Amino acid sequence: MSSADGTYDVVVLGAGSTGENVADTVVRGGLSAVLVEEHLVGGECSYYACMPSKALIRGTEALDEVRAVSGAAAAVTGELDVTATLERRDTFAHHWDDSDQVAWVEGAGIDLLRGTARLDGERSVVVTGPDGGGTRLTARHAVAVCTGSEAMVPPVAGLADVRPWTPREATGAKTPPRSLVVLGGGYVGCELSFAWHALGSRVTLVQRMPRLLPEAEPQASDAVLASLRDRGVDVRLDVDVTAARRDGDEVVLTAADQEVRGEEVLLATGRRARTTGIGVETVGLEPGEYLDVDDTLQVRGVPWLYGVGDVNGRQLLTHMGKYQARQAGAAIVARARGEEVRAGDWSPHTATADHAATPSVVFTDPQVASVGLTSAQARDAGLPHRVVEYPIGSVAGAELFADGYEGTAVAVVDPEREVLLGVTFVGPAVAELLHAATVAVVGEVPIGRLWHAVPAYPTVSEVWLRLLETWRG
Ligand SMILES: Cc1cc2nc3c(=O)[nH]c(=O)nc-3n(C[C@H](O)[C@H](O)[C@H](O)COP(=O)(O)OP(=O)(O)OC[C@H]3O[C@@H](n4cnc5c(N)ncnc54)[C@H](O)[C@@H]3O)c2cc1C
Ligand SMILES: NC(=O)c1ccc[n+]([C@@H]2O[C@H](COP(=O)([O-])OP(=O)(O)OC[C@H]3O[C@@H](n4cnc5c(N)ncnc54)[C@H](O)[C@@H]3O)[C@@H](O)[C@H]2O)c1
Repeated sequence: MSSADGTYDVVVLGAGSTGENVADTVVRGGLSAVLVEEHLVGGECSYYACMPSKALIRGTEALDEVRAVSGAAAAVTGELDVTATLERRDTFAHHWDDSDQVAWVEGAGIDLLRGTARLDGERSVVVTGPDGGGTRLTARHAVAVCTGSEAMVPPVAGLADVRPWTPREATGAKTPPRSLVVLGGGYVGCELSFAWHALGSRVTLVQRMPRLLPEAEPQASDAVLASLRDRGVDVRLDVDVTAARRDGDEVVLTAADQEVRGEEVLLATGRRARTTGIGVETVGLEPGEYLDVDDTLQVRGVPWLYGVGDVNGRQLLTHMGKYQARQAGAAIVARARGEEVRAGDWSPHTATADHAATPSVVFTDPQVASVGLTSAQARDAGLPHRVVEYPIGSVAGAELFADGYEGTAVAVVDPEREVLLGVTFVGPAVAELLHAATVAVVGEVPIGRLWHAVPAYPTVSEVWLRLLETWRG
């Protein structure tokens, strides 16, 4: 559905997983759309984040699973093949070639324009192409900004000058560094410390907070800390790095009472919105800030503008960006047709799950799989809640899965409404337990009805029954 004069129903800035899904949803709704991309179609997740990082981790996970089953463990007679693991990672990153994604975009009836886009006043976008030429695009109905986020460089003296790795370099490295200092103990810090340690690097993880994964249930932080330390990662908590410098072929980080050295240093200290240089000031917004949006992902005060995915800072996760894209796309189509947009919770046009039902998995071993509110979040929100905990390793399915299985399930229950506010599973391979919890939280399934959701024997899911029994007392 090409446009000779650059006018489309919807103009989408950024062809990451979010932008692709906004464009796809509006085209399915009968509108025309153009995607503008300055780098690789598919965005961060495909080439520099989710897929390559999980490919780095998966081999270690698979070996750990076999080594934990007496009898099968005897078949593991070698070590992880680092070269083959890195080659497998390369295939998951499509060798940083986006031709498959481009073919998908074309097949979906979406126009693609290569270049750097910036807003230029109301419903207007200027694109500077690879040859330096400019194209003006005009949107009849909506402009969706889906430009994502980038690694934040913390304000540590000298850090920007030591050529630190961002997650891009850390997921794409061609060989393991001899030693790696990981700054930050959140999702990226924990996963990539786990990955590169297993691939042969000496890893030091420096976390400013007193615990890893500070937003998670404490049981998760404790289990991931214990596992990383048992494996040989040097984890340092509560350390405030004040300066960085290069010393020969090493980077040196300095804190009040210690020094940490490594061949490379990885910044895993969070993200910032990619809203600088994209012309947001031409429509009255502040560059560098996350876009402030309502639940239909419409930018507050600018009704034709949408901010979807990482760029709004609501939930920096691929699946949540794609969910927001579907909801925003539906809202754009409805508004274009003059139909009513329902702004209430759980409507076809709102991203309600962002607030209290977001699922996520930290892919370390143990994995941390959680959805909804943690006990601390329920407390801070002033919600009535009771915490129910059960050791997953006591369930027959878990005993069969791995000898000496260690794990914990934590459920946060609203005792007045008798529904789940949140659930966290910590343990090997718990990621696949998560979706049942997501359905229970989103559906606000009453505890009384959950007793009828009978887990098959002997599966790890029997932990659900044990949680209900513990709740009943
Ligand atoms: C190491 C790492 C691992 C992760 N692992 C997971 C995981 O396992 N699961 C998960 O759910 N999430 C994971 N995430 C988060 C996930 O990568 C992001 O939430 C997701 O990529 C956001 O998608 P997006 O489309 O909003 O932004 P992006 O993927 O960043 O896409 C934005 C696109 O916009 C383009 N762009 C930017 N500015 C312009 C411009 N001016 N003009 C034209 N194009 C522009 C960019 O080139 C890019 O292609 C991980 C993140 C990191 C850093
Ligand atoms: N498996 C997944 O789904 C996955 C994996 C990776 C990233 N992500 C997404 O990407 C986002 C960004 O990940 P992230 O790990 O960069 O951010 P994060 O917010 O998860 O963690 C950053 C950590 O860095 C620490 N920190 C901040 N400044 C520091 C400093 N100066 N020195 C030492 N520590 C410091 C913080 O205490 C925090 O724990 C995540 O919030 C998540 O949404 C998801």
